[in-house]
Amino acid sequence: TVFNSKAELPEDVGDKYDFIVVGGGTAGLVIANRLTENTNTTVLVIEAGGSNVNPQNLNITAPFLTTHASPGGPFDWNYTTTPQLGVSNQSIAYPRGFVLGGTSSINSFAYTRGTSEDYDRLANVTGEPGWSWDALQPYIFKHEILTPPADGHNTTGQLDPSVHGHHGLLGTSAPGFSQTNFDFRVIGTTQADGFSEEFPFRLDMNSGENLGIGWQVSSISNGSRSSSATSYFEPFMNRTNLDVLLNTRVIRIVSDDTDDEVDSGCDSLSIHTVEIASSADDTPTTLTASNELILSSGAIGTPQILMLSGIGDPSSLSSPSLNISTILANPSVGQNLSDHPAASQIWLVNSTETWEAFASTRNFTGFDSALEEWENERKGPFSDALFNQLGWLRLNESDPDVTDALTEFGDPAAGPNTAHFELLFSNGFLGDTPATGNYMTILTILSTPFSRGTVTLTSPSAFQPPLIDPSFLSHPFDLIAMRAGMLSARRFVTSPLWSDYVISRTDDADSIDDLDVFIRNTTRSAYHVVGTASMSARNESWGVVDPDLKVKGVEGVRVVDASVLPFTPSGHTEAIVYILAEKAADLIKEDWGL
Ligand SMILES: Cc1cc2nc3c(=O)[nH]c(=O)nc-3n(C[C@H](O)[C@H](O)[C@H](O)COP(=O)(O)OP(=O)(O)OC[C@H]3O[C@@H](n4cnc5c(N)ncnc54)[C@H](O)[C@@H]3O)c2cc1C
Repeated sequence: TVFNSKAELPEDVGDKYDFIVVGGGTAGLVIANRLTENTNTTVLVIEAGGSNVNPQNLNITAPFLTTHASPGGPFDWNYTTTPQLGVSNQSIAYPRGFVLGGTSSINSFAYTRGTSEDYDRLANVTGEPGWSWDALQPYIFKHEILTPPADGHNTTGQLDPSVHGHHGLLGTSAPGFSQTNFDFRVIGTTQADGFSEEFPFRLDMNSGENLGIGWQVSSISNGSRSSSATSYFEPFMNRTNLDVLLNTRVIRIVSDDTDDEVDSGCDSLSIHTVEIASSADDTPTTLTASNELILSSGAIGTPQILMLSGIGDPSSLSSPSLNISTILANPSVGQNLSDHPAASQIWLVNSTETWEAFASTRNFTGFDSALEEWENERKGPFSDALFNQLGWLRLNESDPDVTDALTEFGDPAAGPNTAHFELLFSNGFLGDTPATGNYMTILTILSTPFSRGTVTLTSPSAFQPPLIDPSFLSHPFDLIAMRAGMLSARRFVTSPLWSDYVISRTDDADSIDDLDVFIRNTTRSAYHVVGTASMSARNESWGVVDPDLKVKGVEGVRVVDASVLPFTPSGHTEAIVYILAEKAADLIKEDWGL
């Protein structure tokens, strides 16, 4: 049953469920699905946002329109960061999905798993071999179902079907709308003399190795968004043991022992109850799970709930503005935030076959006919994501700045075959379309930042946003690496394939100094925040959850979402979250004999 508000909950529901999942997002719906495969297990998912199926949903369903869905709007939590010193003191939009499916309902579809080294590092850091690439293979295959692209073309040479899942739930596909004038130039550059060494072709970046440039696989099937809501929930929503409560916020989790004193490191704290409310003025209601609470509220929501509940750094929780009693001291909660900084370079091009042909602000006929084609057949430009190709590259050690930085700070990549940065190739102006001109964008994303930030509270109310400080470009390595990535994008465009295509770069950041200023002025988030409830080894003093994802020092609560990843992967984060959640579901089932 889907309850649209707290008022719709039956009266006897207070302790009816075996498991309560806090957050019906990417990970939360995977957990809810897998646990309710056992018909004797009852699960309630509590989601702060509303349904993903509603009259406004075009922007979250038609892939091309995803940039209309966020930042801002009804499906976004509408967070902004604190002023970022490293980014010319700007506050940056920090979208998170506020809707069933969570951020998988508003994201940009890039399906990239990161490298085997990313997972092996997680296994090493946590001391749990179960998190290694090899050990996770069953979950890597279990969640995905590779589907034909929207235009049905033959994808031979664009991906390796043997590294993809074919029997899972999350539909993925190769690009479904060919960008005739653009695609061959990107791929051609990877084969061009003098370019193929620096920019090699990669047949499939989901094989555990990602270095090189190749075709994107997207979380799109049948020309539409595949989210955790469309794939893990909608087809299963009639299960009688699965309930979802929408438009309701978990405001804190509450100890089973109401007399719990300020914690002194005791490990007997037991929590099975959530307090929920539909608005700041609403009188909270409590619900209790007989088995476990699973926090899947994302890398911002999860540390916020833990801190609101008194699990965090006692000195900040007890500050006069918060006055929250600590029930478990853990200064790691909300720390170690890691995210990918991203900056675009845009070129004016000699073509009319760019996205500008379908921009709603520019060309009504183009927009309307593309929309009609998508609505009638789920085909055409609107069936596709923003990028057809992307690439993963190591920093070039012939650049003395890079060598010096690597020597001074060490290599932040998970291993020698893991990319430091990513290039995404886009057949149009990424951002607000200018009134005239045709464009292409290359987005540089730093996959291996050293900078670390925080999520902290400003208020004891769950209805006030937390303070989000990703500390972008605060570490000197990150600027040097971003600069190298931007210069790499410029070199890519010097291949002969672009000579009759590219007219000019739209910025005038020609010198290195000007480029650094440009980076600081234009860097934004790639929206891949992780780390704020990091997983660590059992005996480790830092970290929030153990390798079974149980909150350290608490009985009854696990965290299953992007917040547990101590490092950003050299990949976008949705695939790793699906993999993590599939594995977590098995850990939970095993513990409860399900
Ligand atoms: C605009 C954008 C584009 C992106 N593009 C890509 C991409 O192309 N490829 C990719 O791999 N990744 C992308 N990402 C990142 C990726 O989608 C996320 O890392 C991933 O979906 C996070 O999953 P999660 O389960 O940790 O959190 P979420 O999916 O965010 O789930 C958290 C859920 O908890 C709910 N919640 C939070 N607090 C509460 C509360 N107090 N009570 C009840 N419910 C609560 C939220 O509403 C949400 O539904 C993008 C992100 C954004 C924002």
